[in-house]
Amino acid sequence: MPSKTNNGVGVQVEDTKICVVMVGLPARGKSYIAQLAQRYLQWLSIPAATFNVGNYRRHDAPQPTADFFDFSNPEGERKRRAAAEAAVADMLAWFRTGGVVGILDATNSTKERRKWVWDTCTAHGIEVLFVESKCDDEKVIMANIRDVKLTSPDYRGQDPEDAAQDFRNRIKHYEKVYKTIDADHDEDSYTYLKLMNVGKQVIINRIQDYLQSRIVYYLMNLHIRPRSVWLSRHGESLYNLSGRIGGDMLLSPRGEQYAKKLPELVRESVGDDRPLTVWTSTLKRTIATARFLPPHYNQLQWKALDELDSGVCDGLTYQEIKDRYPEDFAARDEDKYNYRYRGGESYRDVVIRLEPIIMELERSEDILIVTHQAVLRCIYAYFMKKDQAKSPWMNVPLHTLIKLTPRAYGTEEVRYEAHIPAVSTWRGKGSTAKHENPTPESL
Ligand SMILES: O=P(O)(O)OC[C@H]1O[C@@](CO)(OP(=O)(O)O)[C@@H](O)[C@@H]1O
Repeated sequence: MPSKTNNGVGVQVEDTKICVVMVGLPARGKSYIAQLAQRYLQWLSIPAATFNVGNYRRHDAPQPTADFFDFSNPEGERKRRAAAEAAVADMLAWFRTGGVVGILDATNSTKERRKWVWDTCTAHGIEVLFVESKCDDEKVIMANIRDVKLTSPDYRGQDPEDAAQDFRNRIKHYEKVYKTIDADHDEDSYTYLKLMNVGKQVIINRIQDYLQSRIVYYLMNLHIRPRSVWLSRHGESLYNLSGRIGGDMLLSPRGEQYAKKLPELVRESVGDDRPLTVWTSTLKRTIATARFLPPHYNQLQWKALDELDSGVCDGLTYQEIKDRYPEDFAARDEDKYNYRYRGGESYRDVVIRLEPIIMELERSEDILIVTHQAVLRCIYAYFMKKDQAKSPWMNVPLHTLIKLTPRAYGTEEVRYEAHIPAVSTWRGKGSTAKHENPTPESL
């Protein structure tokens, strides 16, 4: 049985089980949306998994041509039905092991199929949330076809032009039977979210509970316009130099050099003509680091971006913490993600307070965030799908600008080093060294 935990969204989620059922024609970004929803939920420590019916179908029909998807082809129809049944059976088994949000990634394009999924799930006490992605933007559809054609195992080893043509034919078969979720008649009782051209228009029907509304709110904030997120720690601080944690110190002379160099690094990475919004924490070291950036960049300070609050340990070195609070020091090393400083925070707490930041980031265009080691680890873990237990041990060097660009199948990363020396603030398990070289696994 899953333990009683408050899973980040502030609710006891172990009694809730939701099947998010994707709906829509091929090449409408369903898998992309499914992948983002799963990433968001897992970041909040909510057990989530995606069941892609295409993967099940490939066991039986690895590289079918478009006529396999002709709904008047009985053999194709039978195999596709069997694949859906196998995916749903695995999903139900996964729910029994403590799963909370299962995402059924398939076209689910007919009313019959949706009714079958709804009946099956509700018979097992699982709530159903349909998420339909509609898209009439030819550019987006073409980009999706290109992505699918290039990356799908269905077309591996085939001529790209032939693959694209076959995929278009496959879409035509689906178009013949596809029915949008019908709000006026028999599907009115369903819980659903319809996304038109991801982010342009949404329709919501009968959202029932808090977790459903969190998922819907997240999906409503997504957009697919090209953009990047830049992350930087503040320049080296006086506390970084002396190996002290927390505090609200100003920059060291080398930290000042980084602040002066940052506009050049940003220009090199962003270019001159892209409008950029800069977010800092409310602490002096991030504000000082961002102060030489061009005045036409809008700057905003967020309390939510302040460094992890180390409570009674604020201002101490790791050696002092070990001397004064040996049990706490050991407990933190044992489970760094969950350990909460006396009178302060844990990494898990930081993730919870960062949720509005993530939501705002998803809605936004280009953003540069100047923040702190722990906060940056949490934001980075969201974009790069890092395991939460490992993320607090990641090395995030000072004086380095990180550019993250969301793509259809993951996030691309580029790092720009300022080549201004700084101490390392990374610390390995058990160590109390003031400055330590990161191990290769932490990089
Ligand atoms: O979780 P650990 O690894 O202790 O890292 C967080 C620490 O990083 C530090 C530097 O050691 O952050 P910061 O970037 O704000 O200087 C501390 O202030 C903070 O407590």
